[in-house]
Amino acid sequence: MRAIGLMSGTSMDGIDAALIETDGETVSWLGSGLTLPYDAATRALLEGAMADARGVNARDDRPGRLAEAESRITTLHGEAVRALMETLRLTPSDIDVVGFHGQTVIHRPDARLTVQIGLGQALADDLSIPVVADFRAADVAVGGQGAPLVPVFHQALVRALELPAPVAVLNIGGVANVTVLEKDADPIACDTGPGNALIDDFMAERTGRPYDESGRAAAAGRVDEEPVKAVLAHPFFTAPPPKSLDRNEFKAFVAERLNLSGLSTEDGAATLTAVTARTIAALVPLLPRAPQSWIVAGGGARNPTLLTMLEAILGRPVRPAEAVGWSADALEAHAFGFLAVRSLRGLPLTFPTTTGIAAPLTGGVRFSPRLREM
Ligand SMILES: Nc1ncnc2c1ncn2[C@@H]1O[C@H](COP(=O)(O)OP(=O)(O)OP(=O)(O)O)[C@@H](O)[C@H]1O
Ligand SMILES: CC(=O)N[C@H]1[C@@H]2OC[C@@H](O2)[C@@H](O)[C@@H]1O[C@H](C)C(=O)O
Repeated sequence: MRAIGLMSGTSMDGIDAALIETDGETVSWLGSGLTLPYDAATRALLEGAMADARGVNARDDRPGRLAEAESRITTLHGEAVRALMETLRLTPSDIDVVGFHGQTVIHRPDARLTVQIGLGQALADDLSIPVVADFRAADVAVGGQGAPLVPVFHQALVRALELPAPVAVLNIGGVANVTVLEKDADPIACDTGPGNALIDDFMAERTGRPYDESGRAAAAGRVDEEPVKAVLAHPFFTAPPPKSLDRNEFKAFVAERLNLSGLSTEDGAATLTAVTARTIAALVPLLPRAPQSWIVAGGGARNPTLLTMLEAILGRPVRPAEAVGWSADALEAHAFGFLAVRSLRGLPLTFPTTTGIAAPLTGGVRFSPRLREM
């Protein structure tokens, strides 16, 4: 099938869209992708919606700015798909399915609650293409973590590579997550801790720019090791996988331990970057075997300071996704195209080793386009 995957991640920087050809088990082609950045007003609306989501108790609640944000991002996802189809000279009849992740506004699997806003039916009608959405709901409903979902996709891609096992695929988005693969065993996976979210929030506050471009501020700063150790003392980092996180889970805890207000912009960026690197590495002792190969994707792959710290702690080279023929920017979008096809075929998306459920489980909700009245 030919699918377009859509991801609007926890960094809230924009929508990634990418084309993929797959049967949901193997990947025959990773096609082009694009990013439709959110403008400042949409970002502000999403930040407001996330704040209002703290009051959500049921999946369908849309208090405050959530309803407006949901409608806005649905329209923008339609624009992203159209832009990608235009670039590739494709029409809706060339696409079998769109995988629509939506925007996570709250993730509390302990309370069996995870909400990705996005109107699947409206997007299917808008594009005249079937849409699969709500990928996390089924897993969380039976007590799973609901995240990460990409491991089964990483597994399909890594099968085609010849790298020393175990192979770890690391995604550094707002939150960081890792998939560890060895032979045909189910992938071991979890969120490891903050990815770029804390660095982004700190940089935005200090400089007005949303991230530490190429890790330059961190490269000029000094890491304060003691408070980093205090952050690592949080029980999340010694809990075995599977485990998942809400974007803002560690914001208050880390701010308290690091006393950021007393640090220069450079030292603060360096220390937060070390928190990301060390919390990723903290997974290794919790695994059956240390990964021999590391592949990194997500926006954090564009931060050389973070990658250098990671290589130093892991003692292994960390390859960017591009080095194995994938795209660091489009990988999650490709994943949701792949997962949409798996969902249509009723194949499992999550496993006991990825989200903690009792048995492999499919997921996603299908929306067929309704015929427009003439
Ligand atoms: N050139 C760069 N230099 C430094 N950091 C960068 C650069 N480009 C992107 N990033 C970081 O990557 C982030 C975006 O990453 P990405 O798009 O993978 O996240 P996401 O998909 O929104 O998050 P998640 O995977 O948690 O859902 C930015 O917010 C920024 O922190
Ligand atoms: C609840 C939620 O949206 N989680 C995201 C987030 O961003 C990264 C990490 O935390 C991961 O667990 C997940 O996204 C990826 C795409 C996943 O589910 O695999």
